[in-house]
Amino acid sequence: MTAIDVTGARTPEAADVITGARERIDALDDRIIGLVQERMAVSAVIQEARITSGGRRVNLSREMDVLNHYSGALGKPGTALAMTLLELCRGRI
Ligand SMILES: C=C(O[C@@H]1C=C(C(=O)O)C=C[C@H]1O)C(=O)O
Repeated sequence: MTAIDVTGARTPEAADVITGARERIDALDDRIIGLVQERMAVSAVIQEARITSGGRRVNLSREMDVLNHYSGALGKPGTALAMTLLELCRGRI
């Protein structure tokens, strides 16, 4: 397959732009995945400390703050993103 086929562009110039930008997106996705994994580790520390102290894994009022933070910055899809992050960090409830 040529670069034009792979990118869906109709000209070599557009294919070059798309190929370069996709490399940046792949690098950004690697960083985002790393940040999500870091968030999961920090969240686990908090949950462990709370459970060890006799508390519950989940704290719904804090989760509302997290949801509002994401929806405030990213709109309605931000809520879905935050819910996915919360599920990754504390499992399903
Ligand atoms: C990390 C915490 O514990 C849980 C996980 C949360 C998170 O990953 O953001 C938020 C609330 C809790 O359900 C916390 O209370 O801050």
